[in-house]
Amino acid sequence: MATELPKDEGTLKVIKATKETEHSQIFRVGTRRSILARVQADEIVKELKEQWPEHTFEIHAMSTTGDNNQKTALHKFNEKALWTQELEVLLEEGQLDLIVHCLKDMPTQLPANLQLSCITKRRDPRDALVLKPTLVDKVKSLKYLPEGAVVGTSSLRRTAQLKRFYPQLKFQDVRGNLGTRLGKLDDPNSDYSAIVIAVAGLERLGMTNRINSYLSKDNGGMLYAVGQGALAIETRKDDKRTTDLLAKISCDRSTKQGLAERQLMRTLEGGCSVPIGVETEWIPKKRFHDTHVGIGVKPAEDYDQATGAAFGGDPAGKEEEQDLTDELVMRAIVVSLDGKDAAEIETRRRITTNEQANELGFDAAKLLVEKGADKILEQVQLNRGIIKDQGNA
Ligand SMILES: NCc1[nH]cc(CCC(=O)O)c1CC(=O)O
Repeated sequence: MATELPKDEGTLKVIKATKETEHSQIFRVGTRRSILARVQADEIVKELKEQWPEHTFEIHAMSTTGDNNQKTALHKFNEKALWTQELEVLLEEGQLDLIVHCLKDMPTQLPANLQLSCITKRRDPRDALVLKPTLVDKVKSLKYLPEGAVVGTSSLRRTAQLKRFYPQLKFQDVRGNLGTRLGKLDDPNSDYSAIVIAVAGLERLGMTNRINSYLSKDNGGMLYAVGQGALAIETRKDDKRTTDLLAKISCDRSTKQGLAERQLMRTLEGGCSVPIGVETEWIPKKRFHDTHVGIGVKPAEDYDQATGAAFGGDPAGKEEEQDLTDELVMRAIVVSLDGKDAAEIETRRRITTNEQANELGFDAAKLLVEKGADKILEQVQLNRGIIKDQGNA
């Protein structure tokens, strides 16, 4: 029997076509029920609507196993599928035409008849340090936090990387949606001095004023999660009607970065619950000599990963005119859970096709393994059943 779409009126948002024509079609967009998921779906529908004003896009928001199990440590579910499975069933059945995901939360292996059809222009992929309001005036960044201060994170990746450089800090799980996490931080009675969360989520919810520091390899030694900051759209493989539609909102550069990062993860058989960090960055070759700046030192306003605009003030929206001499740089790290061992690499090359992007990710994984990443990951797998906190992201 076909799964019912949620009937709750509050979850159904219909954006009507401005003018109905005989070519006007309806597309059903699936998303999760969290505020962030809804904002993301709105963002995609807005982009689609700009390109296809004649069509109608209905947003169907539903809760998933992941949303309903905030208390259970996420790494205990072996796959990311807990965020996506229910929606995928509806997509397979044809009750939805597309699902909007955070690329970061999308499994690297998808059901056989579904595909990742589109990655839109990525936002700032970095993690942010957010301090307890009472500490903002006293503490500038992680290194000024006192011995034993508690930092809330929701992922092994974040904890492991931070332990490496800040062994004096304590790390505690902090779960729930962004609002919940911030609430726990702000609670004067909570132990948290700071939390680390994704810049992109804060941006989408209009809360960048809470960011005290942008973390990166050069600031805090923190590489981000595969796919972080990008939205991805999943469709049925055989649904040309929808994939044709999505081609117009896809970002070529973000797609290549996303594919390269996912190939890295897939090759390392990482899944979501292992400490793999990554940074990818387009380096415009011509301007390389005078504008090669680490992304960690760029203020967020100037940051434009997709177009490379951070490197020379290129106006945004020029991604179609990709300079064929541009290189894609990938930095990646695998860290042991205690932060004591790490395998790190950096590799770069000219990329013009998606296949080459995949190859870059694959080769980066091989380089990491040569540096001992496989042994670190093996140890992480062994520890999986023992540790009792932290998973996703
Ligand atoms: N795993 C949770 C999650 N999934 C996506 C985002 C927002 C950032 C993004 O879109 O990549 C977050 C919050 C966080 O990591 O702090």
